[in-house]
Formats: sequence, C-alpha cells, structure tokens
Amino acid sequence: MENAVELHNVTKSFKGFQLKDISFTVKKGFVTGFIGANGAGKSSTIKLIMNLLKKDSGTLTVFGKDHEKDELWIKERIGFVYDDSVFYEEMTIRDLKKFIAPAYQNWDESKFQKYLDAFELPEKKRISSMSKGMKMKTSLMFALSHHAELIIMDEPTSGLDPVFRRELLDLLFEIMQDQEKSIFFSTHITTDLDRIADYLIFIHNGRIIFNEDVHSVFSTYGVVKGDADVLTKEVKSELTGIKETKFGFEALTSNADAVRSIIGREALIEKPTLEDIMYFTKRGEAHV
Ligand SMILES: Nc1ncnc2c1ncn2[C@@H]1O[C@H](COP(=O)(O)OP(=O)(O)OP(=O)(O)O)[C@@H](O)[C@H]1O
Repeated sequence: MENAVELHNVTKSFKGFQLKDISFTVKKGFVTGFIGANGAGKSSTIKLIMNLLKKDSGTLTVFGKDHEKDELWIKERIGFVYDDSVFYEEMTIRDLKKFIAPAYQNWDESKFQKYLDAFELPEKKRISSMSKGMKMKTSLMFALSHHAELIIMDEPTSGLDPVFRRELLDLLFEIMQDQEKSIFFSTHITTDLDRIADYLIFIHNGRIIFNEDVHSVFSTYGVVKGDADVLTKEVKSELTGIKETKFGFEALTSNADAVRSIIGREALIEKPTLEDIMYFTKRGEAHV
C-alpha cells in the first residue's frame, strides 16, 4: 500500500518535552485520525510534517519525497487546515485569494466558487469578524480549491458546535469518495473518529503508542473488569492503568486475547472506547 506520509525515528526536543523516535505512516486513500491528550505532541508532529518546525533527527517523507528538500512540490499537493492564526486577520476572503490563488499551479477557480457558495461564506467580511466555524470553513475552502491530494488538519473540530462538526465530517466523507485523496487530522474529540477514520495513530507524551487500522485497535484492546483477587502477577503484566475500587478493579489491556485466555471466566472484557484507551494509558504512566 502506498503511503502519503512516512516518519521514521523522528525526534524533536524542546525544553521540557520531547517527541521520541516517532515512526508512523499515513496511508494513501484513507482517513487517519491522530489522537492524543492535550500536550501529547500532536501539533508539533504536524508542524514537523509541514516543515514549520525542524526535526532534530530521523527521516520524513511526503508522497515519497523528502519534506525539506522537496517542500515546494509537496506543499502544492497538501491542503493544510490550521487554526485561525495562519490568516491575516484584517483581510477578507477576496484579499486572501489574491495571495493564495497564484501560489498554486492547480488553483481551481470554479471549485473555489463552488465552496464559497456551499459554505455560505461572505467574501467581503474581515477574517477577524468571522466566527470560529467560518474561519475553519475558509481554511478548508482554500485547501480544497487547489486539488490537494493530502489534507492535513490540526484539531479541525475543536471549538465547533455539534451541528457544524457533523457537517464538516460529512464533507470530509464526501471528499474521500475520490479515492486518490488522503486525510490526516488530529483531534482529542474521539467521537469524531467513529464516523470517518480508517486508521488511528495514538500519541502519548511524545511517543507513538499505536498506528493501526480502527478494527485492529478495537479487537486487540479491551477494558477488563473483575474482582481484585484475580490480579495475579501474570494478569497484571497484561494490564495498564489498574484502578481498584471497593467493587473490584478496572484496567486496560492491549492484548485482550491473552487476558481472555487467563481470566476469561472470572473477569469481564469489554470493547474499549478511544477515551478508555487514552484514559487508562495516561493513568498507567502516572502509576509506574
Ligand atoms: N516551540 C516550542 N517551544 C517549546 N515547547 C514547545 C514548543 N511547541 C510545543 N512545545 C511543547 O511541546 C508539548 C507538546 O505540544 P503540542 O502542541 O505538540 O501538543 P498537542 O498534542 O497538540 O496538544 P493540544 O491538544 O493541547 O494542542 C507541550 O508541552 C508544549 O508546551
């Protein structure tokens, strides 16, 4: 399978935080959700891909090309949907187009007009007086108007109301009907992913915990519940984030089959939500 993005052992250190040996792939033709708690390293990783931040080491390619050497070729093919700070706030959509359209060989004026109408965006209103949802639509409209093959979005749904979030997800679903396109988006609103993600990448404290298809994640992970007396050393070695209460314990396993074979009769092993996975992983780390 062809990859839209590949990272191999990428590292980046800040004072007090490190992206550690980041390796993952974003598959061409699919939607990949990039999940992680606040401060896990999602935005920094996206900035590395976009070459807005320099990596310390490792290799990073987009469509098989080096993200630094071939930056211009790559940027032509990426639609980057970021928060409002990328726009000059005092400009209008009309002003912005004068800068953005000539920068792309593949600029498609009819697509631009189509999204301008469909998103009901005011061409002459200043960006600074737009709502967060309108700014997000504006950013997406520009990304879609130059035939981007890869759409990268940093937290596109945060701060949006549920109706617009759903409309945005519907739109992304529609875009994906063109099987040549790929979408990579970060979020901490895990319910968004249930609707559209094919693959999931989970980053925690600067490390990649998994990079799997959605089906595998839900079949390998499990939330285990039972009486504390089944917590032998062997069982504990398969669990993370164990939470004991007066009724028993709850924990996450990344190997539901193994736990099932040891304590399948005594304990309950449920399909986790992404929130469960994030919660117990964080808890597990805090209790090491
Ligand atoms: N330019 C920088 N200089 C120093 N530290 C930074 C810089 N950029 C990010 N960090 C730190 O790196 C860590 C990860 O931040 P990042 O924005 O990548 O996380 P995130 O997963 O996107 O979080 P959120 O969901 O809150 O946006 C944070 O502790 C942040 O303070």
